[in-house]
Order: sequence, then C-alpha cells, then structure tokens
Amino acid sequence: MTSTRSGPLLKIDGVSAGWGRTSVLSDITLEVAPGEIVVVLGPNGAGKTTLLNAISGVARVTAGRIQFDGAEITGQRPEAVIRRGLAHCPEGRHIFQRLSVEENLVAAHIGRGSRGFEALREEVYTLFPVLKERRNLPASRMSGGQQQMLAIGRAIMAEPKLLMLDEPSLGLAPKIIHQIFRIVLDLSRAGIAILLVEQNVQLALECGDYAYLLNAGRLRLEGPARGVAAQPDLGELYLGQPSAAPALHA
Ligand SMILES: Nc1ncnc2c1ncn2[C@@H]1O[C@H](COP(=O)(O)OP(=O)(O)OP(=O)(O)O)[C@@H](O)[C@H]1O
Repeated sequence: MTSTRSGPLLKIDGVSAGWGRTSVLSDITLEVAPGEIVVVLGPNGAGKTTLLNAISGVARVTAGRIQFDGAEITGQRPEAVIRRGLAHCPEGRHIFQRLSVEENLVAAHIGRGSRGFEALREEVYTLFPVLKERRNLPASRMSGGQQQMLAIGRAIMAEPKLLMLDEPSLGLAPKIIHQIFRIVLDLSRAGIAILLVEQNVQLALECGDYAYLLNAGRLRLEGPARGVAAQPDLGELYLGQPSAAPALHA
C-alpha cells in the first residue's frame, strides 16, 4: 500500500514489532503529515497500542524503519523520542493521581522547545478551562473526562509536533467524548499532527483526515477518512474476513 501524501512528519516503513519474543505487527507502512489527523482503527488485539508503543520506543521493533521529523528514531528510547517532539498519551491516562493538576503539568514540562512553563500551562488552561478551575486539586479527585483532559494537557507540555492518543474516549460520557474530539481538532488546527487510536469509528472518521485499519497485526485498508467511512465492507474488514487489503485514494 502506498500513499500519495507528501512531506510526512512521521514515516513508518515496513515495520514489524512486538513484545519480547512475541510478534504482534507485520510489515506496517504508515505516514502522518504535519498538522494532519491520522486515525488507526481495528478490533481489540489488532495491535494498535503496540503500534504506538513501537513508535515511542516502548515495544520492540524487529524490522523496518521509523523516521520522525527527518531523523531515524527506530528503537530509540522513549525519553529521546519525546525530546524530538513526539508525545504519547497512552491508554489509561497515565497521570500522577496524588499530585495536583498543576503539579502534574510541572512534572510533564521537559523544556524541549522555545516556550517556557507558564506559556505552555496557559495554553493547556485555555484548551481546558476546567483544569485551571481545579488546578490545586489532586488528580484523583477529577472525573474520568477531566483526567483525560489532564493526560492530554501533560502531553501538550512537551510541545509536541505530533501527539499520539490511545483511545482518548474510552469510558467517557458522549458529551465529554465530543469535547475531547473538538480539542483534537483544535490541536490539529494549531499545527500539531495527531495519530489517533480510537474504537469510536464513526467519530474518529468524521474528525480524521486519513485512516488506517489494522487487523491481526496487519494493515487491511487505508485511505482518506471519508472514503474509509464510505467503504461498504468496512465492517467485514474490521472483523478481518477478507484477505484483500485495498487502498483508497483521494
Ligand atoms: N505491554 C505489553 N506487553 C506484552 N504484550 C502486550 C503488551 N501490550 C499489548 N500486548 C499484546 O499485543 C497484542 C496486541 O495488543 P494491542 O494492545 O496492541 O492491541 P489493540 O489493537 O490496541 O487492542 P485494544 O483495542 O484491545 O487495546 C495482544 O496480544 C496483547 O496481549
């Protein structure tokens, strides 16, 4: 499968990856252009989380190359990857439960780019006014939606060029899910590229520019998000019935 999009920020070329001796992903080729929202869909166990972890240096890459912002990052340690501007907001909202909202933001500031802590914190508080209101409360006192906002806020503190979000809508009420998706669109409009793993297929395809469908560790479909949404056998591909892996082009 090839893409016609030019000038990728993230380029994954023929990557196989897994955990220890277990192989999960085979021959994945994927791109994210600057400011673009790219959606990765697939059923449970397809390898979506493993893909994000392979990019951020947590899972083991056994073949292929990962390039980010013109540099090879294959197999680099997570701290090195984030310093290049690739932030990962993992499933399960990794935040410090006992620390306050503001302390969580302080702990996430790595001083990567030109902007100081205050400027970044204000950006987070502008995106999520509820975090400002509750800045002195321990994270454990926040609702699930607010904790997800804090997890995204922490990722923003690293001044990412690309933000990877793993199932940000998981377990949230529909109203909060819409709020989170609006923020994703705002971040993209502000120039941050997004690689979004999401089970909420319809919303993800409405908000995304381009989509990839993974099943059993392999890419089954890729194309502009609207084309993927209109694909008549999307459900079957999702469940992994046909072996064909068609590519849709704009
Ligand atoms: N940290 C880990 N250590 C070992 N194996 C893992 C780890 N994370 C995922 N796996 C394994 O990798 C395989 C793919 O799981 P993965 O979580 O990547 O899929 P997924 O598409 O994200 O699924 P889900 O939607 O259920 O999160 C599974 O067999 C899973 O058990």
